[in-house]
Amino acid sequence: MSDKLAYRIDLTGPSADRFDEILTPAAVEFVAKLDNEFAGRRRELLDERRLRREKLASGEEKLGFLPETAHIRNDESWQVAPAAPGLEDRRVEITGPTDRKMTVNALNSGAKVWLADFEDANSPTWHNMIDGQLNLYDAIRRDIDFTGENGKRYTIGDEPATIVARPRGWHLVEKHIRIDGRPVSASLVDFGLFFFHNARQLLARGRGPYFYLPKLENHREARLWNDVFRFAQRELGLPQGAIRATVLIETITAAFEMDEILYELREHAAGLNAGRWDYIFSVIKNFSEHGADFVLPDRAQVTMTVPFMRSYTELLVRTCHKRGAHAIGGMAAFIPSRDPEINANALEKVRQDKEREAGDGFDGSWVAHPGLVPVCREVFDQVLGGWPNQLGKLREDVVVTAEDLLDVASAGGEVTEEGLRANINVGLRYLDSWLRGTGAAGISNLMEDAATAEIARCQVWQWIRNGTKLADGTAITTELAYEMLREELGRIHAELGAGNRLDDARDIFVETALGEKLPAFFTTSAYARYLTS
Ligand SMILES: CC(=O)SCCNC(=O)CCNC(=O)[C@H](O)C(C)(C)COP(=O)(O)OP(=O)(O)OC[C@H]1O[C@@H](n2cnc3c(N)ncnc32)[C@H](O)[C@@H]1OP(=O)(O)O
Ligand SMILES: O=CC(=O)O
Ligand SMILES: [Mg+2]
Repeated sequence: MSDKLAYRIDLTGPSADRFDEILTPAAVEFVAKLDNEFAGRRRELLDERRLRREKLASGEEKLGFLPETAHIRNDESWQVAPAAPGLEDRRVEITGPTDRKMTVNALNSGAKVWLADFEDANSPTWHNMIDGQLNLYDAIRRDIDFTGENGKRYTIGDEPATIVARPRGWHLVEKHIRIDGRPVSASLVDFGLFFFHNARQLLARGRGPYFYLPKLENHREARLWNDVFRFAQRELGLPQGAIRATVLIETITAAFEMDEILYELREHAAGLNAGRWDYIFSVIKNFSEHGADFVLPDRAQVTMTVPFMRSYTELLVRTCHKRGAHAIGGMAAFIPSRDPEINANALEKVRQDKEREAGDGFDGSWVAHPGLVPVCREVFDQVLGGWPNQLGKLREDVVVTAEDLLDVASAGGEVTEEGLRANINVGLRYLDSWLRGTGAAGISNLMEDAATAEIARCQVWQWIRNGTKLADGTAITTELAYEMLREELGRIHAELGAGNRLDDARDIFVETALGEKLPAFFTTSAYARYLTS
C-alpha cells in the first residue's frame, strides 16, 4: 500500500461505509510504525508469559512479591501524574461495547466515565473493530445523531461521560492488518487508530487520550505500554504525559506487582481497577493443576468478600492511594430486569457490592448498564460528601501478604450440579453470541462477557482434572461433562432456533474446556478460526 515504507502493509478486512475515514493511509502507517517499533518486544513478553505459566503450573516457580523491585515498593517518594481533566471524579464508570446506539447511551448515562470497550465486552470482528473506532471518532466530535429502528432519536447530551478506550490485550492479533504478511498486535491497532485520530481533538476539547489497559501480567508489560505512549506522543508532536492509563489488575501475577506497574507508567498512570472476573479466571488458569486447595467452588460462591478476593482489592486501594492514583472498583454481574422481583434483587446486590467498595476506599466503580448508574452514584455520593475521590483515605491499616493473595482455599464453598451445568450452559450461549458478533450478553439475568466465559470453561476443565466431587459425591469426569453438554445443547437449540452458531460454540467449548490441555485463552484460536475472513 505504501512505496515509501520499508515494509508492506496489507489490509484484508472487508470494507464498509466510511471505513476509509478510519483506515486512512496516514493512520495505518502510524499503526505500522508502532508495530515496527514494538512487535519484537511484545513477542518476547508473550514468550515469557508462556514460560512463566509453565513454571507456575509445574510448581517450579512460587508466586511472591519480587525481591529485585523491593526498592520501588519501599520508596515512599514517588507518585503518579496528577488526575487529568475529566478524570478527577470517577465515582461511576459505565462500560460497554462501542456500537453506535450504546455509544450514545453510555455517554448520556449520567456516569462520569465511559469505558469504550474493544476487549471483554467485544467480539473482535473486523466490522466491530472499525465501526467502533468510527463511532468513537464521531462521538468525540459530537457528530452522532440518528434514529433507531423503533423511532427513538439518539444524540449526545450536554454532559457526556469522559471517554476511556480499552484496547485489546497483548495476547491478541488483528489479522486484517498485516505488515510484511504478519498480523499486527491488536493492542497497537486499537490504541494506534484511536490515538492517531482523536488525541489532538480530545486535548483541544479539554479532555485527553485516555485508556484502560487490560490483562497485564507483570510490570514489564506496563513498561512496554509506557514506551508505546512515549513513542506515540512524540510521533504526533504531543506533550509527553498527555495520555492517561488505568491498568486493570486482573491477573494473579499482576497483583504482586501493583506498585511496579504504577511506577513504570507513573508519568501516564491514572489508577488501577479491580478486574475481578479476569482475576478469577487467572487464578483458575494458573493453579489449574495445583490440587484441591486451589479448586474454586461454583462461580456464584466466589464473591468479593471471600478472603483471598478481599485481600486483593484491599491491597489495590492501599497501593493506589499511597501513589496518588485512583482505585476503581469492579463489575457486579447483576443487570436490570423487566421482572420486578429479579430487578429489585439485582439492584440490592449491586448496592451491596458498591457499598463494600466505597467503604473500603475505592474512588468509584463500574456498572454494566445505564439502569445501574443511579445506585452506584448514590452509594459513592454518600461516602465522598463534597470530595471528588477518596485519595486521602490511605488505608495504612491494610497488611496483605503473599499467603493472603494465594489463599484460594479461603473461598470455601462447594461445587454443585447446578454450578457445573450453569458453566456449560453459559459457556455455550456466550460463545454463540460472540460468534454472531456480540461480545456482551445478558444470560439468566447476569452480564456475561469474554472474562466470565473464560471462567465458565476453565472451571469445567479444572474440576475434571482434579476429579472434583459434586455435593452428592459424584465425581466430575469428562464423560459427565459431555453428557451435560449434550443436554444443555438440546435445550439451548430449542430456545435459539435458526441462525444460531451452536455447532461452532460447541467445538470451541470442547476444545477449551474438555481437552487434554487448558488453552490460555479461548479468544485466540476462536478468533483465528471463526472471526477472520
Ligand atoms: C469483565 C468485564 O470486563 S465487565 C466490562 C465488560 N462488560 C460490559 O461492558 C457489559 C456491558 N453491558 C452490556 O453490554 C449490556 O448491558 C448487556 C448486554 C449486559 C444487556 O444489554 P441489553 O440486553 O441491551 O439490556 P437492556 O435491553 O436492558 O437495555 C436497555 C437500554 O440500555 C442500553 N444499554 C444497556 N447496557 C448498556 C451499556 N453498557 N452501555 C450503553 N447502553 C447500554 C441498551 O442499548 C438499551 O438501549 P435502548 O433503550 O436505547 O434500546
Ligand atoms: O475487565 C474486567 C474483569 O472483571 O475482567
Ligand atoms: Mg477483564
